[in-house]
Amino acid sequence: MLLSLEDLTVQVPGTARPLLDSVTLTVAEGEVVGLVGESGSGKSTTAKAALGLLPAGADFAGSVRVDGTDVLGLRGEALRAHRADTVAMIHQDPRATLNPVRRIGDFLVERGATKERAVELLAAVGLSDPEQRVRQRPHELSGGMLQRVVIAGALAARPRLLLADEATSALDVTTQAEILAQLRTAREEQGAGLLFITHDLHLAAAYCDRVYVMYAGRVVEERSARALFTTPAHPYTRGLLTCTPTLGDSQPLTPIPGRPPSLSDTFAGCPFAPRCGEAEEECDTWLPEPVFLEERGLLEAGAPSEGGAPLEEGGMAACRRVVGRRSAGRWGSPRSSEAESGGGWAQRTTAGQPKDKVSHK
Ligand SMILES: Nc1ncnc2c1ncn2[C@@H]1O[C@H](COP(=O)(O)OP(=O)(O)OP(=O)(O)O)[C@@H](O)[C@H]1O
Repeated sequence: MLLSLEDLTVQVPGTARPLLDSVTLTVAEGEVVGLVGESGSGKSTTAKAALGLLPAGADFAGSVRVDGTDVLGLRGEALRAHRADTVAMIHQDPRATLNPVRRIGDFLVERGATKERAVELLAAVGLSDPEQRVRQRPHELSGGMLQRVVIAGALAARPRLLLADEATSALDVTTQAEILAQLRTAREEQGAGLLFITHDLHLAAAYCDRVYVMYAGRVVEERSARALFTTPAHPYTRGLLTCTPTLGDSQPLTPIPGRPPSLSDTFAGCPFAPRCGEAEEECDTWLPEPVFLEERGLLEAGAPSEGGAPLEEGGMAACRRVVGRRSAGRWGSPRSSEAESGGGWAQRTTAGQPKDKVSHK
């Protein structure tokens, strides 16, 4: 597996709950994986972990592996090489990546391209007059052109893993479509994996192979993109779909009530329960496991089939089916120790096992 986060929990001092809580996520070679959720759900923190980058002073438990290497254990030259050669991150604002006084060509050469390849890369990401562009400085190019330059820079070292953090969110739809197509081409030509972070669930469903939905630092659902769109299982996923506009859809938008929790909020049960129209009494005290429908065999156990009837028609969200199974001890975990102790992370356990906490300096 190219990228593998296993049960990653990250907490910084002074917050009541972790930034990331038991996040498990994978990206295979050549795969485009979406990561969606509202602001503050932990998407960027998840992506930065793949760079071996956690907030200063953070404690963490779990692991992050890229191509089998434990990246949170890397230091010094090995960490620098990992960030330069193996993984590349593309941010929303290209001006934050580009040095305003350096020429575009220098930016690409610094990232490992020869002068000839710098020109080729700019042509490959759809920039006209690439021979002239390499001599220009960032203020001479538009935002869309600069984002193409940043993508060319990300591809310069032929990274195995691309992390795109809202990389197209600030662009007009035409430029967005072209850049997405170029990222896909890069993935195909270089066999790279792509973690694609976006607020836009419709975009993720259209563009990605697989999608993870995050809420309050946790993964709540992971599905193939098609299944997520046709049979969204978690009430939060369905809420995201009904509050995002789509072209040609005249359905009224229904916002999810309330706001996402802050890091000072703690929960005795499901973090989404206060905003969930389907919450039951036990949701206040039980934390559902993420909905991994395909992997966990719930389809065989009676959930709607891929491409089948939407779950609303089935009358029950998958997390509630899971609720029904908890009594058999197979799903979910009681949060009593955390609730009673006021949410202290140190007391948290996963499947009854104490977490090994490591400080990241
Ligand atoms: N270094 C840090 N110290 C303290 N809190 C942090 C730090 N970095 C991130 N956070 C907090 O962690 C939470 C998750 O942040 P993150 O940036 O990962 O969310 P996100 O889903 O990417 O949000 P957005 O879509 O707005 O970028 C937020 O509440 C954020 O304020």
